[in-house]
Amino acid sequence: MSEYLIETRNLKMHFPIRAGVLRRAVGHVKAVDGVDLQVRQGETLGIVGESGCGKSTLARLILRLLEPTEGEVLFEGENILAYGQNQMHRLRRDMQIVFQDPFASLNPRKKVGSIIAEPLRAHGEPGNHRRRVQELLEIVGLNPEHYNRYPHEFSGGQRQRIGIARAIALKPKLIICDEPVSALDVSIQAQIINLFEDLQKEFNLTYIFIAHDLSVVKHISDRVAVMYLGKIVEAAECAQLYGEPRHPYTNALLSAIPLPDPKRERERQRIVLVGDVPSPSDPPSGCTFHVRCPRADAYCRDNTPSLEPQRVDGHKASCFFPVLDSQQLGEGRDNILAVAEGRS
Ligand SMILES: Nc1ncnc2c1ncn2[C@@H]1O[C@H](COP(=O)(O)OP(=O)(O)OP(=O)(O)O)[C@@H](O)[C@H]1O
Repeated sequence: MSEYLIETRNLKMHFPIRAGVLRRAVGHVKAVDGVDLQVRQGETLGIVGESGCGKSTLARLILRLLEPTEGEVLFEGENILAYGQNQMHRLRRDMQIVFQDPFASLNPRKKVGSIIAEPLRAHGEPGNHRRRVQELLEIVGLNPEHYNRYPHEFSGGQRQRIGIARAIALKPKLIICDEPVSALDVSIQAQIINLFEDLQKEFNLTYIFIAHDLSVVKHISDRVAVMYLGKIVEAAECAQLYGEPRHPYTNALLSAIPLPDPKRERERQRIVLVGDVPSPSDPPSGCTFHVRCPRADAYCRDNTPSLEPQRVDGHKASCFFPVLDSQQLGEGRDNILAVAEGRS
């Protein structure tokens, strides 16, 4: 038995870009480009990165809703890419997803009872589905009497609770939460995150929790992986990642989180990354972050520096500095970064 519930090895998804009458592949979008991650049973792994960095593609690969270009996905130690249809169908009970947009992910023409019972029907669950659905409504904090209502009769937060009830209906082992609170008001976000935490304790769930903002995953995650242009650039236990971030991109994402104390917020140094994320169809050489990195130098154009403090032949081989100070920010790079002191 593997110590991990989920593991990916060198996972890649390169979507072909087709052109011309013959629709020949003229290039590839490297949406996921060599991802290795491990998630233990009962753990929450947060995955964070800007829009387009490959988070949803990675989620779909793990659920095998997409066939990867290369690599492996292991569930309880078994490579699920080798599974046939029947094995995959059985495995689907154990792997569920909660989507970002609770407005788009629920069929507006179906009653809530029918939506939540969908997975029970699809997997031929015996017993009284109505009673089970009412129990699920109660578990997620909704009124079981609302079984016959339509999705439009619920608020955004309530609809997300319906999506969660559907996801836990088959008592899965893993739930991938793909930006489940991004579309909700901040006050509602906290309630939904609390619900995820309660359900995890009650049902020993394992989560992969995707967000574009490090503040959202901080409280729910045991570990966090930061993604940039299809790769995981840094992954660490929460305390280490938030207390001692090593990758300059993690530093930049952390500096974007507003501080509750207005005085500290005014005084702190905010790192504003200039420029857009490069196209995943033509990623930069060396470290793919170097064109936006405050610490980049010639070494980074051809190499991906380690996150451990080290030097090779007297040259920089690490982009980790314990403290990001203004002197380092002024060193050896093109004028690609703006440091806005106290500017939000
Ligand atoms: N089916 C597809 N064909 C071609 N390119 C795709 C396909 N799906 C995604 N991509 C591209 O892959 C890259 C990663 O997309 P993905 O949706 O995984 O990113 P994301 O981090 O989840 O972004 P967001 O937060 O906006 O959802 C993007 O450049 C996207 O345009």
